[in-house]
Amino acid sequence: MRGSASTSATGFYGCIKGLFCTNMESKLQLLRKHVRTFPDFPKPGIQFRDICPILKSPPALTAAIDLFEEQVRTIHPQVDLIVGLDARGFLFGPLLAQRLEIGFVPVRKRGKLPGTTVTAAYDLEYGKAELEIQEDAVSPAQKVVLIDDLLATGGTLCAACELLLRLKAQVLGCLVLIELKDLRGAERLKPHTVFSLLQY
Ligand SMILES: O=P(O)(O)OC[C@H]1O[C@H](OP(=O)(O)OP(=O)(O)O)[C@H](O)[C@@H]1O
Ligand SMILES: Nc1ncnc2[nH]cnc12
Repeated sequence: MRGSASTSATGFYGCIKGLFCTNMESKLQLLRKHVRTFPDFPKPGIQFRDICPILKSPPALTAAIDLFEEQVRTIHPQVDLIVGLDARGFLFGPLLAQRLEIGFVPVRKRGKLPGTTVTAAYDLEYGKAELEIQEDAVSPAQKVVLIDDLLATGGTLCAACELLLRLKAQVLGCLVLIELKDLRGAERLKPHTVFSLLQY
């Protein structure tokens, strides 16, 4: 209704929603522009999605943290901890935790963490490994959201969720920048929910 002084409630909220979506879309587009694909790395047949250009671009990195922040706020109003996965989950996790003003806990590859740890083994898209968390890093019933750069087969995030469940944490969901849909990692992670910013 061009020129009208009155705006209906639906029109007003529709407009706000439109602005929000446009903003979200532009952030997603910016992120997508900063992901490079390398065929046959580190093995023949793997299309490697490289997130390094996001780290090199302050606007793209800010867009990623903005979108993760929005996602966490829709998951639960009071998340206690962000849990990041070794190694690329460490690039986004501490920034997100700082933005949310909550703590960050690392899940590391085996043998890197001092003190008493809990360990879980898993298979990768290209290999095998073990993950560990410090036993006292998370208290029972604490509400946690996990973060990693990428979901492929889901083996890594499954192992991390298993560690958190062994510490009796409440896993509210998993965030990833990139989800490789064909590998069906999200199905493997059920009943845990995966929230991905970009899908390939
Ligand atoms: O869903 P999945 O099949 O488990 O694969 C995803 C995982 O693989 C990559 O990490 P990688 O183990 O290569 O280690 P890095 O982060 O140390 O490079 C990626 O950063 C995820 O953590
Ligand atoms: N295709 C892929 N690209 C980047 N990181 C990965 N981790 C596992 N699969 C990957």
